[in-house]
Amino acid sequence: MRTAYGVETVRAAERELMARLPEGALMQRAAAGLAAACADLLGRVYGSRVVLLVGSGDNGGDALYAGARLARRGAGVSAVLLAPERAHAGGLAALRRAGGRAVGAEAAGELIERADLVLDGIVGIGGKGGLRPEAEPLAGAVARARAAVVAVDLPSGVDADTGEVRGTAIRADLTVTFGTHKPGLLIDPAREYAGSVRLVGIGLELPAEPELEALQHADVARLLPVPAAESDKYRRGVVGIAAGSARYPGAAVLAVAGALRGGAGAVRYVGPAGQAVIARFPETLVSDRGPEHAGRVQAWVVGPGAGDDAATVAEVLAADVPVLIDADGLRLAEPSAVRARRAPTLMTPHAGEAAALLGVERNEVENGRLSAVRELAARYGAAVLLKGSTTLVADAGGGPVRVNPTGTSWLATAGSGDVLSGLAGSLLAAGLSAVDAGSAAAYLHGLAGRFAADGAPVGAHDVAERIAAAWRDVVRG
Ligand SMILES: NC(=O)C1=CN([C@@H]2O[C@H](COP(=O)(O)OP(=O)(O)OC[C@H]3O[C@@H](n4cnc5c(N)ncnc54)[C@H](OP(=O)(O)O)[C@@H]3O)[C@@H](O)[C@H]2O)[C@@H](O)CC1
Ligand SMILES: [K+]
Repeated sequence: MRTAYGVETVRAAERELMARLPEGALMQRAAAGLAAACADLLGRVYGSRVVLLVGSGDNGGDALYAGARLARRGAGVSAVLLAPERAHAGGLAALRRAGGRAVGAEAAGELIERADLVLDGIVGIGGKGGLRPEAEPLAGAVARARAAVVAVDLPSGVDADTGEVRGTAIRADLTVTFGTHKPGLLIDPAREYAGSVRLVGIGLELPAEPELEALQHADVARLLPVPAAESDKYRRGVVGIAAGSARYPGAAVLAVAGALRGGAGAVRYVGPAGQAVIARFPETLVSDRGPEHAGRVQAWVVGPGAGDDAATVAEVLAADVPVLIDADGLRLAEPSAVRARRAPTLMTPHAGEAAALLGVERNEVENGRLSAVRELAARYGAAVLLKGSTTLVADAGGGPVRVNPTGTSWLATAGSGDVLSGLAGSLLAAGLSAVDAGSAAAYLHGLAGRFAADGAPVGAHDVAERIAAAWRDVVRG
């Protein structure tokens, strides 16, 4: 499991550790890891041209000490000081002793243009809001340069706790972060600014419960259901799909396609698209009666392509088994009926649907994904999976939010969400908790999307067909 901790937690752990260590020891650990990552990136340090962008805090201090280490190995190092009188004094002295030099911001443009490597030490976890006006031109110069860009701890200008980017921020090829990942490094839009991320341990002792966690292959492998020898289809779980309409039969077919690959023992379909479903997937148990009379079901998926069928949504919500609500179902579900449920509920909106549920603009959700998913989970008393560039899953009762690391932009294709809801519903029927079902499904779905796309556009059915390959990949490790 990869974890991320917020700024307040990092600060507390830092204070605790600093009290036990000689002054400056933590910064030296950070700078040593940073310099090593820069050296790896450069390949040959001797003779390379390195530019440090140095703000007024300890983030700039890290850059200066790392610059000193590179200068001692023969790099030509220039530090651009944004606030010369407030630059980290010890770091600056170390750089000068090592043969590096410091210049004012006016010299930055030309230096950056000729640099092999730029270190962004403008601001780290002490940053508030986007970059300040005096730092903005540097971001422009960095974006135009051919140099590799390494962000110190975080790309300057992104919000460490939420992943929000207000205004200009530095775009890095690599972010070297200290002690722990910060939530912003794993959540879009900030994640895109970070490039690849390298974690340098500095000995922080962090609490057991992180802010954010990202499942890895081994975590998902542990969650996936494995049928025992004596399992019959009912023990493996039956998932009910109440989806599709005369107008949108495809949503039903795709949700069933996802459900069939999710480990449930059987898939039961209820709704007006039965013929289309059975033609494509003859193994489906099709019923033309409502959910209540459809027979035994261990979890329901309701909503994909449901049009305006509010009665079916209400009927499913009244069932005392786990329910996944997606697409039209999100609009049709009575909030009070969702809150009143005792069995687990998983809601799976994309940003537009989440915005409608919260009564805000879509870009507010896209720019503040973490707070949006938490807010929805709290309001509905349900687990919420917020789809998108970085899919997030929050539990009804708070706790760490799961962030999916396998997403790919190729998944932004019509019907892909229907496949995901079928898959997650199937895992719910197999007995996973709402958060585990949602995050394991997002993981497999993302991986299947990558396998299917392999660098080219894909349709939702291609993704469904590669779920088995993703499952195998996860289980085989
Ligand atoms: N935690 C750890 O364990 C360790 C932490 N370490 C390092 O310390 C870093 C944190 O250092 P920090 O606390 O000094 O804050 P930092 O990020 O340098 O920024 C504060 C300065 O930036 C300014 N500023 C603010 N917003 C701005 C903006 N939008 N645009 C431009 N400027 C802005 C602000 O100015 P002021 O408001 O004072 O005018 C203030 O002077 C951390 O990220 C890591 O790199 C490692 O060395 C070792 C272990
Ligand atoms: K930075």
